[in-house]
Amino acid sequence: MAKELVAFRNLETHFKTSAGTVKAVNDVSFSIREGETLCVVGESGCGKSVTAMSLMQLIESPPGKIVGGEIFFEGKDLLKLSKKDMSRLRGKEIAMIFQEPMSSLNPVFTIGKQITEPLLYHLNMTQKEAKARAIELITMVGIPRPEKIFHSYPHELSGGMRQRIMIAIALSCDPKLLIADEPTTALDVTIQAQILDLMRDIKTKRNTAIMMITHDLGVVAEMADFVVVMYAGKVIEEASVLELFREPRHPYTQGLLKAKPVINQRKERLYSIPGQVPNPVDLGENCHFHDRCEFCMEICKTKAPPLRAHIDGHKTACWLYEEEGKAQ
Ligand SMILES: Nc1ncnc2c1ncn2[C@@H]1O[C@H](COP(=O)(O)OP(=O)(O)OP(=O)(O)O)[C@@H](O)[C@H]1O
Repeated sequence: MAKELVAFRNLETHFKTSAGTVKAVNDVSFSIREGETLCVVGESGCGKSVTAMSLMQLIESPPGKIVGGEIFFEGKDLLKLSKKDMSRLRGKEIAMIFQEPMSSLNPVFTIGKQITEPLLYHLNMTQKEAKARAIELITMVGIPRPEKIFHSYPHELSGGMRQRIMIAIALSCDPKLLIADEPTTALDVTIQAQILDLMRDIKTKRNTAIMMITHDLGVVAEMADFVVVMYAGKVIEEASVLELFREPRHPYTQGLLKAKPVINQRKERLYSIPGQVPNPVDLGENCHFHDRCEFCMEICKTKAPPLRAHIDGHKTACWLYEEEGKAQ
């Protein structure tokens, strides 16, 4: 089995708001291995992006703060690094691409300037070396006429091309981990498929680990080796992709899978999980899914279930699989 690259251990990231404390990430632990694609999946607001931003240490503070836990990268606790060491790591060892490439690209600089910047900063290349490498990177992400693109501005490119450029920038220093936060959500379906193909290709050729944030189970099925399901700031299930689709155990995961359309199966109405994600302010110490769960028991209303492996490598946080729950 590949070596562990990233480990979140009991991470807690909170936001202080006028309405109260939002425990956006509430005691989250999971690992990412070298060369693995791990998908973090869950409905909007469940804490996927805040987990990734905590790893990058880009949480806006105030109102946000990492109040507990550790985040290890190659055995080093990132939360103990100085600002300077962290900024050396960011963009070099760990890179990130976002949903909307236009908001990450600077409209006033050429594509060339933006691709060469990390090469000059992190790898101390000369301008000439950086340009040659940038042309290579633009070609690698499948854009024709790289010389012309090098001198273009972001607004001159299509959405799909801009996302390819973001991937080129993210890969410029050959990072060990690429974080992709909903990288295809803003793109149309054909372009989405091309970007996913490109990411799969990168993973195979460079052995880059990918932490992919998505709410789309189609993307999970296509991309993931391993899946972490989050709900209201907690990990409620984690398993290999095959295991998760074969035997989803948490009622929330089962609901997510039921909500996915399947080719060749006509349904009158697509299933949606009844109810809503709870108000994130001042959540209690119970199972946050209890009031949407058809199997809810008394214990679920008062006590949070532990996240535990009942089958090898497949963890679930649900009282249905615990002795205390079975007794009810
Ligand atoms: N700056 C902030 N101030 C207050 N609350 C915040 C802030 N940023 C995030 N949150 C809260 O943290 C929780 C988790 O948000 P997060 O963006 O991680 O969710 P997500 O699962 O990535 O959802 P999405 O798919 O919509 O991006 C949400 O309840 C959100 O409102």
